[in-house]
Amino acid sequence: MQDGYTTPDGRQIGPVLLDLKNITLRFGGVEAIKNISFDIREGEIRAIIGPNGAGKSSMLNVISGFYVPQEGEIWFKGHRRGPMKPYEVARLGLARTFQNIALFDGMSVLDNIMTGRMNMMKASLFSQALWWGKAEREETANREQVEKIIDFLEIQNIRKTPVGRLPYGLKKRVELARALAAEPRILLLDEPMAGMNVEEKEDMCRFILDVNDEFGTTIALIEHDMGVVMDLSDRVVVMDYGRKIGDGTPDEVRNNPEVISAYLGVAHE
Ligand SMILES: Nc1ncnc2c1ncn2[C@@H]1O[C@H](COP(=O)(O)OP(=O)(O)OP(=O)(O)O)[C@@H](O)[C@H]1O
Repeated sequence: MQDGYTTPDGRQIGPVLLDLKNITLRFGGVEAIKNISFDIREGEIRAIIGPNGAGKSSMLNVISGFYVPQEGEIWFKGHRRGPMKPYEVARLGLARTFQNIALFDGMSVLDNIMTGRMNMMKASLFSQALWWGKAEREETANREQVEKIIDFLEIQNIRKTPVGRLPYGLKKRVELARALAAEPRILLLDEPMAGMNVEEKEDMCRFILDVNDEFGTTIALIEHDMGVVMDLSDRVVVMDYGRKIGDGTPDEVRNNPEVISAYLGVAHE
């Protein structure tokens, strides 16, 4: 396990990429996360589950650097991570999607996806303004990467459509495309299937697996649909009232008595 492991379907999981140690996060008197530790390995699909208010979104926000915990340490690739500015988050290779879609409705699919590459642009504003060579080369590389993602997620036919006109499932796919445009090492998905019908969920599942397989992207996701979680994930963290009550493979978690009584048994049997 030290350097990785092989999944039942034969994928090779690598060493620890992100290590969360004894994380505690408070909002005033509310302890949203209580002394939780777990890790995410290179190439893994890692789920965080639990009842409403368990602290899952708070945990995703800690991972993404949006919240800084009062206690605990976060290690990324063996280096301790301090508080980060948004551009540092992107440079570190973290990108996310949101529970409520956060796209620009009036802009086309293509332009929305391009916004995902903004933090990747290195040419200074001055050279961009004058359209010197570096900025031009960057723009071409950005377009190429975005076109690759559009092909990959099978959204060529809607590339010019304003996002506001798309059905829900496709909006979610565009949000995924925008996150991928940043070429993340870790992709954070906050309830990627919420509000989807069965067919849309199947499509999203397939794309998540393909992203992991094709780009080697490590994925951490929050999801309420247990079928999806158990099908997709390599390992699952279970939270309840800010505590970690389970951590393991889908089978281990499914058979954990504390998890059954706090979550699975009540809400999902
Ligand atoms: N910004 C905030 N300010 C104050 N309290 C917060 C804040 N964000 C979360 N909380 C509290 O922290 C606890 C955990 O909330 P969180 O949203 O992380 O849970 P969750 O598991 O993601 O829930 P859900 O499944 O409903 O999205 C809750 O008691 C919530 O009220």
